[in-house]
Amino acid sequence: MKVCSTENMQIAERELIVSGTPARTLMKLASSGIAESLMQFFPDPGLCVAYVGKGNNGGDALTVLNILKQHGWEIGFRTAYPRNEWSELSVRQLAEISPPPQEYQAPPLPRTGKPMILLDGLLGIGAKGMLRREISALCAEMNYIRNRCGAIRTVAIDIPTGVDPDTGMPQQNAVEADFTMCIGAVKQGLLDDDATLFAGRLVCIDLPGLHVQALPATELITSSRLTKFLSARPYTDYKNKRGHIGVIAGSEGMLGAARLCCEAALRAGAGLVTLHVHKNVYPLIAPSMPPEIMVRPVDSYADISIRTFSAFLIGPGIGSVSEEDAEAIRLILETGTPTVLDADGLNLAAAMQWNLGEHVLATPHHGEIRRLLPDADNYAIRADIADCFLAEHEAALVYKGARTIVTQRGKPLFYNITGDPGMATAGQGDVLAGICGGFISQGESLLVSAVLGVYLCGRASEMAISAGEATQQTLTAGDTLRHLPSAILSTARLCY
Ligand SMILES: NC(=O)C1=CN([C@@H]2O[C@H](COP(=O)(O)OP(=O)(O)OC[C@H]3O[C@@H](n4cnc5c(N)ncnc54)[C@H](O)[C@@H]3O)[C@@H](O)[C@H]2O)[C@@H](O)CC1
Repeated sequence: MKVCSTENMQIAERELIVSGTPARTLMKLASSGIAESLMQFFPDPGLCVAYVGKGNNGGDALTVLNILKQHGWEIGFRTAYPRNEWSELSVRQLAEISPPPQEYQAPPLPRTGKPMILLDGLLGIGAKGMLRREISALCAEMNYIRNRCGAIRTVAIDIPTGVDPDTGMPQQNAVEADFTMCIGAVKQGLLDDDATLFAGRLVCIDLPGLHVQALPATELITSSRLTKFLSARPYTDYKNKRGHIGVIAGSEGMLGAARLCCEAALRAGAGLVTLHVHKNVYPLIAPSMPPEIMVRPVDSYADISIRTFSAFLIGPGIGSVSEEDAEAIRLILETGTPTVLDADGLNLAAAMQWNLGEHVLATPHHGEIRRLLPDADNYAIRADIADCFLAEHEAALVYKGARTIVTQRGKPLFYNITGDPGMATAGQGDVLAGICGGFISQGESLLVSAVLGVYLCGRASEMAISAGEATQQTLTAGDTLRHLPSAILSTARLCY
């Protein structure tokens, strides 16, 4: 899916309508995608209350209600406007729902034991200027309800009301959505840092036949991009063709990081995984490792036989290392073997002021990238910090955060759409580094491995939550790893 300006989206929609696709058909297409994706994230039917504005954004919301009703959902709506002020399409969509949905004259109350969705159909890309009082009041109401009941989630259609689709600037009372179902293209403002809190998880709803002029150098990581990298393996496959990853991870007090990243590399499909640990921690770590992983005790990382491996993963939980170990890591980075450098490996690179070469995939979060780039404090915008990294280092970058950015010199900024705030917990970075390393060891490029890694980690986490096997509070990195098979399947099958 493309990223575009509001103006270009409106032009593309007009062209589609002029070329013979009625606006009503577009609304039906968009709404069936929205309803389908909503049921992907909320498989158990519950109560859905649409907040309906005057325009076609409200028409979308009503059409979604009609579909959800047919799948066992209880539906209702709330509006600030009499029907004679609604768009013609919206009036028609309401008339098609039989029996008509309940119209709430007061804020809706949650139903005991059921999930509840607030569907934001107040304003779409037809929004102009400051929110009018009646719309602003309904936005505030949605936020109030969502933030006071644990079972309620807000889903915005196209854009969260009150967020500027071009600049991403949120107005006072802008809707805080957990999901934004983006129709036809993602409006560029939603990728702005200011918009992330309000837009939440982006969901891409394609409109067939839409030709929109895209923003250059900005791409989204979606399942349709990734499915080809998850295709069936040749029947004659054998483990030595699937690569051998050498892992340097874990130290006293941080043994779990080694386990998580090694297991993740294995689960991403690496043929062989060898973990190298110092002899003092070997007896502690070896018995707890999955049996498929080889654990080699070393006196120093200089003992590692570099040529054995098709890829390296260096850093999770290694703590601060001796001069000899640092020199051994520097030598590995200089061999040209593709290497994921994560966590303490990045801190080491920052302390030693190493320049990271083109065969390195660096996976910093905000604190780590600031240590790597002393100038990062001069930039307030994550995209600019990513550009600053590329100016300093040839390495590929995974800049972790609520909207993880993946990039490399000469390539666009790829924004990940998957993930859940529950991922803000220990060990998630180890799992991500392991998955990236697992794909790299099999011969995928750094960039492809990185986009696969970030998308799959996000998807696995949200699947653990939508399956009811974790919540935002309870999700652990282990849950994410356990849901990796479902995430791979859903991505291969082009889920949202
Ligand atoms: N046009 C099409 O063919 C399609 C449109 N779709 C949906 O339609 C939306 C755009 O629809 P519209 O162009 O009707 O626009 P909106 O649904 O955004 O609403 C525009 C209406 O809101 C009012 N309004 C504008 N700014 C306001 C403000 N600051 N405070 C309060 N009220 C304000 C306007 O007076 C106008 O009546 C898209 O975002 C998308 O959800 C989709 O159904 C796909 C197809």
